[in-house]
Amino acid sequence: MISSVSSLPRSAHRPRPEATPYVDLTRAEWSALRDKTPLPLTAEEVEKLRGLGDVIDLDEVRDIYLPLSRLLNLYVGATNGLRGALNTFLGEQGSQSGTPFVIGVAGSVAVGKSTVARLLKALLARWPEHPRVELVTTDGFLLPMKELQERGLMSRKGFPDSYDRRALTRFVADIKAGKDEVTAPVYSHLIYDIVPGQRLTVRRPDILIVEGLNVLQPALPGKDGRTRVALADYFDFSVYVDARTEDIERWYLSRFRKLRRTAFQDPSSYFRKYTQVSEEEALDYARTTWRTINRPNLTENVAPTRGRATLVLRKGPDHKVQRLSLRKL
Ligand SMILES: Nc1ncnc2c1ncn2[C@@H]1O[C@H](COP(=O)(O)OP(=O)(O)O)[C@@H](O)[C@H]1O
Ligand SMILES: CC(C)(COP(=O)(O)O)[C@@H](O)C(=O)NCCC(=O)O
Repeated sequence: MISSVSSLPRSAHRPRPEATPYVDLTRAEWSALRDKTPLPLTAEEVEKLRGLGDVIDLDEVRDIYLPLSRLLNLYVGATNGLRGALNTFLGEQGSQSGTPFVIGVAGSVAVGKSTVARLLKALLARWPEHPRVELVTTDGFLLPMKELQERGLMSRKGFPDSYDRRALTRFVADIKAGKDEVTAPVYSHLIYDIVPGQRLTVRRPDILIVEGLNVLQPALPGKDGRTRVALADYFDFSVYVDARTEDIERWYLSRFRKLRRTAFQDPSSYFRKYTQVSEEEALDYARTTWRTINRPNLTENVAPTRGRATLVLRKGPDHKVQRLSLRKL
């Protein structure tokens, strides 16, 4: 006898897949897209990338970041097309040309955001359609140390409230609005503070990359129920760099060990004191910083923004990207 269940169409038996706005790709599936990527790296460019000083493996560049630069190149073209449509619609009333394409790069302290951002800058600048690529890190918008101390925020450095978020959003809004010159304060890891009197200037780039812990945070609540604009509202594309927390801690400690042998040796380094105690004592400090500042910030503030990214890069213990989730809806 044929049961009523088995007489249902085949699709009715299948469990409904969980609704997700992402398409998930393995490393192999993503890297296969490399073959469709024009502009393979030349030997000279490989050398140039080495000159960035990053330890990144060149197979990783070819398999992961080269296809990503192609995807972004397609997005830039499509976004310009949309802008053209808007300009046709608006006519004289507010149409704009030369609007930069803005990319956000988010993730924990030490997950490798700066490395990914520097690499993307170099790879994107190779495309004749968008040679002028600027990279800005959000640390320039941290409150100066004196202010952090006065507000009791020294042990919350990197948390959303340790930044001048309004100034950061205004900075990106001004660049996007096509202002000729926009400036930002500069942060120094050496002095662990904003550098007095120093500014960074951005002049009408084709692409702006904004890298930082909190770039995907939602907008602050506005006064009187008014909606505020979030930094991410200005992004045309965003990347969240993801990894297991235990791996990120290991990378944080290993970077600290390396800095102790190099940058911390500088007499003006805020961290010079850690070159004058044993490695174990110095690492105790780094472990405490991780446990009390960077890990809670990751859990409470950074990781919850992952679902807002256009692309999530999931790294394995060796920094190699293992899985990618690309927003399709
Ligand atoms: N792809 C990679 N391969 C190997 N090491 C890497 C890679 N990306 C980052 N690292 C290392 O991991 C540490 C953290 O990277 P970094 O880009 O400084 O992180 P973040 O900007 O997120 O704080 C650094 O020591 C860096 O050299
Ligand atoms: C400067 C940072 C807050 C990162 O800032 P970002 O560029 O992501 O805005 C971070 O690297 C940092 O120094 N955190 C403080 C705790 C620590 O010393 O690790």
